[in-house]
Amino acid sequence: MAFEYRNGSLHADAVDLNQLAHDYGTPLYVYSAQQIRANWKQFADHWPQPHQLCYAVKANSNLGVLHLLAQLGAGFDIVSGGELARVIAAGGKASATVFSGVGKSKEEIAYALEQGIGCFNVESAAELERINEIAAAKGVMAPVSFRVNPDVDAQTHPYIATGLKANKFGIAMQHAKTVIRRGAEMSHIHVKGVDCHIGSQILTTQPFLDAADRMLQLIADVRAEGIEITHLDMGGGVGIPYQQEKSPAVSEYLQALLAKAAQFDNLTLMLEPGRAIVGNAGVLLSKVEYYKPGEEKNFLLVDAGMNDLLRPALYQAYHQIVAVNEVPESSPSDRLVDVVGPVCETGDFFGHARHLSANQDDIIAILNAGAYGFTMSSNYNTRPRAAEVIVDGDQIHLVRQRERLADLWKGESIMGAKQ
Ligand SMILES: Cc1ncc(COP(=O)(O)O)c(C=O)c1O
Ligand SMILES: N[C@@H](CCCC[NH3+])C(=O)O
Repeated sequence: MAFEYRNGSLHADAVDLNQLAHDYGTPLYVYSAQQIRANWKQFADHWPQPHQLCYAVKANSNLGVLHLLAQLGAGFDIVSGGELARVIAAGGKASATVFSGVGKSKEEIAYALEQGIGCFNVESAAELERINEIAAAKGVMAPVSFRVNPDVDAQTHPYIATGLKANKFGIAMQHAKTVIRRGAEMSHIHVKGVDCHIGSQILTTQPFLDAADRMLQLIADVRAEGIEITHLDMGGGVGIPYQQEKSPAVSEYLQALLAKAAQFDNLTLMLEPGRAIVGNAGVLLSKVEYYKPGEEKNFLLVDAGMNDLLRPALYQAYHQIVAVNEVPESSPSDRLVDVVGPVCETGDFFGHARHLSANQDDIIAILNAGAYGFTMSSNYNTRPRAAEVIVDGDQIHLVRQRERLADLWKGESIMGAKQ
């Protein structure tokens, strides 16, 4: 494991997290390069072509993380023109990138075509028309996959389920063939594949297999009409244990999906994992500002807030929280605290009723914060966003400087002032 206690304090690889917090300040995101490589290997070991594994950039888009994955041969899954620019800036290839998302703008489509995007994951008939028009104006062919909504219950938090009829994502299964046929007859569309993404933090293999069955049936039907579909992209969604839940063994899930796809000739299986690659590879370090006993509850006020890590506030997500100073097993804390931030919202919490041995100025670590942590952070309450560090063995790389206050109002002006 990348995060372990050694000599009385929590370490990331060989680096003492108390020392990191001291040197770089808090709140601080710390990622372990070794853990990211190990997570990637679990997937890549099963894959003939690593670039067909498209890491979901939204999970953690720091250039340092993207560069590490690009070096490992990863492809990328993006959801905006901005994410494509990040991939390119980090040394990734547009040709090994798939572009998902329900609301691609004209500018984003044009930019992706100019960069030579690997594939658009098209989410509606209207988007297909738009891509064809823009590709025609540029005199190029647009590679396209059709994101279909397979109507499968991923049994995850409703905010992160995406594969049900009621969700905005993908083309409804009942319309899929019509839209694919339309794509096949368009002058500037190159039909390549079909894809789906049924949700995130999924803890059993079955919903993926059910979705794969529906997608394979669709491929069989469409191929019978003479439309060549050469890839099936099953999206991301593999969950990780946040609270000692049992998560699917990655190899079991991969082998089951590969076996299904292997029933078809000339069909490449692609995936878009995000959380499973970076989730357990990151922690958020925060300093205790105050201990505040209350009538009903005791509070540990820390210097990170919901603007730094939104998941608990948004999804009531559970993150394990530990003191960086090791607590001897013989003297566990009997102090029960709510761990909360300084933001002016009751929803600004990281954990309720936790046993935590930490006092003023001590450093705590919020675990499993590598995915959808920094990428969902904001400047709410005019709080500069955290710094980010990648640790690799005993090497420390500051991969994002802490924001300065002046960065926060850059580009703003006072009404009437000369521009
Ligand atoms: C289209 C798409 N692909 C991949 C992912 C990555 O999902 P996860 O981080 O659960 O693997 C997401 C996010 O849920 C997504 O929307
Ligand atoms: N942001 C979510 C995952 C959803 C990703 C978007 N498709 C989370 O933190 O769990």
